Amino acid sequence: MIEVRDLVKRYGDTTAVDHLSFAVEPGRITGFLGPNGAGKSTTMRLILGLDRPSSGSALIDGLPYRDLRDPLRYVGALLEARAVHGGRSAFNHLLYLAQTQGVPKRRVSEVLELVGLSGVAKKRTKGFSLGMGQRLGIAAALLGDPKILILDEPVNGLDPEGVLWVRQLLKALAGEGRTIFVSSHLMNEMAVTADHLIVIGRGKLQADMPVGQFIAQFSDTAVLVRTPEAEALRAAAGERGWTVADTDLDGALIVTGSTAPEIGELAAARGLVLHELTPQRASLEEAYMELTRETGEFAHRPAPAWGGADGRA
Ligand SMILES: Nc1ncnc2c1ncn2[C@@H]1O[C@H](COP(=O)(O)OP(=O)(O)OP(=O)(O)O)[C@@H](O)[C@H]1O
Repeated sequence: MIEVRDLVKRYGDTTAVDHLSFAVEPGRITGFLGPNGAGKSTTMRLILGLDRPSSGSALIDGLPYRDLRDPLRYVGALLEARAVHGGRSAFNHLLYLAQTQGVPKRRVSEVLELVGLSGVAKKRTKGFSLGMGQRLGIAAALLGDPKILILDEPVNGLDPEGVLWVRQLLKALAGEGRTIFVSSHLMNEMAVTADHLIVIGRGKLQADMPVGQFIAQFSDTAVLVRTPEAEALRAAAGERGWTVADTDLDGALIVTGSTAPEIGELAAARGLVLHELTPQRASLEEAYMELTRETGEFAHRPAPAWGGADGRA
């Protein structure tokens, strides 16, 4: 388990991490979301002991990273800035890492197989695509067979097949009881990958909850209603303080501020006929945009600046 307690990191006048507290539990995928500059990479670096906190602590199973007995076999990490010696082959790169970590040589072939790079194991990494580089980085993180994985934007630059592959790999690793902590700009990807979400904005905790609860809590519930008595329904909803909007969907209405059962009960009480009553599932992306609209360092930028469905920030 990873425990972050009242963590603060200042760089001069900038507070990159601002009294952050959360826990990352084993056996599930915890997504780490936040707009550009929110402090995700800094938090991950602090957990990994690559930077010193200004105050507070980041503990792994109760210990700071530097006090772990066998840290590289305990925690595997993929950070955004990867240093791969371009002249080396994928195999030799991993072999070098394995040797410095006391990991047996056979594990190199195993992780290459696991990430689908066996066929190019002898090729120099200089010629690798971004996606292949990401796979190699994930292979390196898995070398020590760690029980905790910390991955900063692992699907950045991957094609849809690669994104799906990472998702399946992370689910399998979490299913084995490992602790998976993964940052991403891909909100919709997190919706189908993560079990739990930690959302930060300007270094502060915004949300720490299961994905489903996040969507329910941070998005307006909207219900699509079809009725031949639109005006009567509009008036009744108005009395309750609900908002009714027209759509271009063949006379259907969208009611917000209420739920489908409440609207159904109101219609029954007033004797109004309904032809359709359909809750609209808000996407994680909408919920996330709603929550972080005010807190992003670049909140004034249009939404695509945070990365769209194609994964490019
Ligand atoms: N070494 C550093 N020196 C000075 N400021 C820094 C340093 N590292 C990070 N920052 C600042 O701290 C803040 C948080 O940055 P961080 O990279 O942790 O955010 P992030 O959420 O990972 O963003 P992104 O999604 O863009 O990678 C930013 O304002 C950044 O400019």
